[in-house]
Amino acid sequence: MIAGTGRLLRPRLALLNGIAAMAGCLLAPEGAAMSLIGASLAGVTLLAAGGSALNQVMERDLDLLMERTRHRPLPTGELSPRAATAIGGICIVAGLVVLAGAGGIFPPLLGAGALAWYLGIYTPLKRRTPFALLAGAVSGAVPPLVGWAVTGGNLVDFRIVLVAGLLYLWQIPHFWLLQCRHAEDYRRTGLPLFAPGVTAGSPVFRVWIGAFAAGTLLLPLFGIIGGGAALGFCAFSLLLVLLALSRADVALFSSLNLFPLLIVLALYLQR
Ligand code: HEM
Ligand SMILES: CC(C)=CCC/C(C)=C/CC/C(C)=C/COP(=O)(O)OP(=O)(O)O
Repeated sequence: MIAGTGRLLRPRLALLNGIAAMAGCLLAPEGAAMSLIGASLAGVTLLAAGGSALNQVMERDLDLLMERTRHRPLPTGELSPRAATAIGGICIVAGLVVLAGAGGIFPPLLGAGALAWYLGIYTPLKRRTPFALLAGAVSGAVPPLVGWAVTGGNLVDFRIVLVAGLLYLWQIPHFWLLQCRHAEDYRRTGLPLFAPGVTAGSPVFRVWIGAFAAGTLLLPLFGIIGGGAALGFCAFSLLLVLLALSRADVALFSSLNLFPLLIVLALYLQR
């Protein structure tokens, strides 16, 4: 039951969404109390975990078809759809309460909207159109907005728009690399895939990584990330481009996954 619940909630994916929310908190110009940072981390992690659980309830038929997902607790029968829905619901309610306690009504509204988009738009669209990915990335770009909203920040501030925009850009190659790794799996499901033939060596992939790497340089350029961290970001951008050019897909996927963590570290160290 415990192991099944772990696979249902996808803690690594949920936690990285929580870390992305921390970035939004740490971006606040007047700084943020550790209690707000912790609440953003916990609240969004709980929401993302709950979203993963409900997504797996909705996709249990597809998960049964893929080697990557057939060991999840619903295809294996470890958890019933009712139990998984209850676990997901509890996580979501807990996440909303944590965010409301820290930042009032707006952060949980943002988080609930992102979840509604993920479960109500992205998940059903996955079966119908290859462009679902472009829709899904909207929900994945919201976590920093939630952290920013917890500090009372105005969402039209260019700093948070840049960070959320970079997270949007980041998700496409993040998924393309997974799509390459699990190509046979996805073919078996018959899901319409966004640019299915794209590999790390494809021109469009390299252009996308180049655009993302160039976009990350705007963080030091606009003084959002300064000092030694700025140099670190420039090195990270160069690393992504070099890994893409050398077709080091596994290293590129792991490096890409560091992006939200690097932003949080850079912002935390310059507090
Ligand atoms: C359109 C948006 C996204 C799509 C389609 C997507 C897709 C995926 C898929 C299919 C996996 C493999 C999961 C598994 O096999 O259990 C995955 C893993 C992961 N994703 Fe994403 N993801 C998206 C957005 C995000 C966001 C916004 C974050 C965090 C900020 C994130 C962080 C991760 C992490 C940390 C993993 C786990 C990698 C591992 O366990 O090795 N993803 N993603
Ligand atoms: C503020 C907040 C909570 C925002 C929502 C963050 C969130 C849940 C992002 C989801 C990212 C995503 C599309 C994951 C893959 O789902 P998938 O169904 O493609 O993955 P799968 O094939 O492994 O099931």
